[in-house]
Amino acid sequence: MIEVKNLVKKYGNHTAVDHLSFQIEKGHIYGLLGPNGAGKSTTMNIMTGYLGATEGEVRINGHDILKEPEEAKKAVGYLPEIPPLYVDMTVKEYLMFAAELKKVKKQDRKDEVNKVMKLVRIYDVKDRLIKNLSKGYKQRVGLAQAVLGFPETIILDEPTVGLDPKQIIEIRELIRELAKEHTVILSSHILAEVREVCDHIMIISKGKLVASDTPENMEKQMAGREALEIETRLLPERTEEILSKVAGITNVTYPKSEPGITRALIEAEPGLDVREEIFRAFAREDSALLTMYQQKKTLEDIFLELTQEGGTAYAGNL
Ligand SMILES: Nc1ncnc2c1ncn2[C@@H]1O[C@H](COP(=O)(O)OP(=O)(O)OP(=O)(O)O)[C@@H](O)[C@H]1O
Repeated sequence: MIEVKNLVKKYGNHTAVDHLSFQIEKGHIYGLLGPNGAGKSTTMNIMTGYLGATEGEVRINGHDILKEPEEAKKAVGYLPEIPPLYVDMTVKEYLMFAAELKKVKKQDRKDEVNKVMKLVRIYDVKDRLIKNLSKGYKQRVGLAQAVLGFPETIILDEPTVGLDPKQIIEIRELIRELAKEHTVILSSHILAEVREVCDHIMIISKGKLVASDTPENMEKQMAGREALEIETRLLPERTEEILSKVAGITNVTYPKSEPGITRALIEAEPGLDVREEIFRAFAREDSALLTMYQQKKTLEDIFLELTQEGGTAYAGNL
C-alpha cells in the first residue's frame, strides 16, 4: 500500500502540489488525471523518491521514501515521462544494466531480463540499438525497465504520450496485462485514456485532489446535479405547487418557452433520481407532462467542471 500524506511541493513561490493526500490499495489500476501543469509528474517524482517534497510524506508498505529509500523503492517501478534510456545500448544490454542497478541478483538477471522482454513483447528487438527503435518500442523498453525486479506497484507517467493510435492500443493492452500481477498508477491529461484502463480515477487540479472515485461512482455522484427538464400546459404557479410536493428537489427555474407551455428546469439533491416522483405528483393532480428529459452528464463534463476556474466541488469520496 502507498500512503501519500499532506504532500506539498513548492517551486519558489509556485505551489505545484498543494496538500495532496491519497492511498493506493493493492490490485487496482489508478489514473491520476489532470490538465497540463496540474502537478501529476511532480507528485509521481516525489512518490518514487526522485524529488524531495516541501512538506508531507510518502510511505510505501510502511517505509518512508526519504528515510528508508531502499526498502520503499523496491516496491515500485517507475516509468518517468521521458524514459531514462541509454540509446547507444542494445535493448538487452540496457535492461541487463537496469537490472544491475535495481540489484536483481547476478545469477537471476539474464532470466529476469528475458522474462520481462517477453512480457512487454520486445524480445524480437533485443539486439537492436535503442536509438533505432520506434517511439512505441522505446516506450516498451521503458516499461520493461519499470517492471524489472517485479515490484508490487508500477508507476507510469503519461505512458502513451506521443504514440500513434496503434501504439497507444498496444501499450494499453500491456498495462492491462501488467495489472493482473501489479498495482498500476498512471497519469494522463486525457480522460478517455484513464477511463479506458483505470478502475479508480483521481482528478487533480492545480496541485489539489478534487475527486477520487470509481468512474461509475463519479458519474452517479454528479448525476444529481443535472437539470431535469419538464414541460407542461399548466401555469408556472401551478407547476411550482405540484413540484413542491416532491421531496428532494432543491431548485426550480423557469426559462422562456413557447406560448401556453411552461418549461421547468429542476435540480435535485446529488445522487437522487426524482423523475418517478415528479411523474406521480403530476398524475395525482390529473395533470399531464408533455416532456421530461434528463441529459446524462458525461465524465468529460465532470472533468471540466472540477478542473475549471471556480468549478464545482465533488460530492463523492475524497
Ligand atoms: N523544476 C521546476 N521548476 C519550476 N516549476 C516547475 C518545475 N517542475 C514543474 N514546475 C511547475 O509545477 C507545475 C506542475 O508541473 P507538473 O509537471 O508536475 O504537472 P503535470 O500535471 O505533470 O503536467 P504535464 O502533463 O504538463 O507534465 C507546473 O506549473 C510546472 O510549470
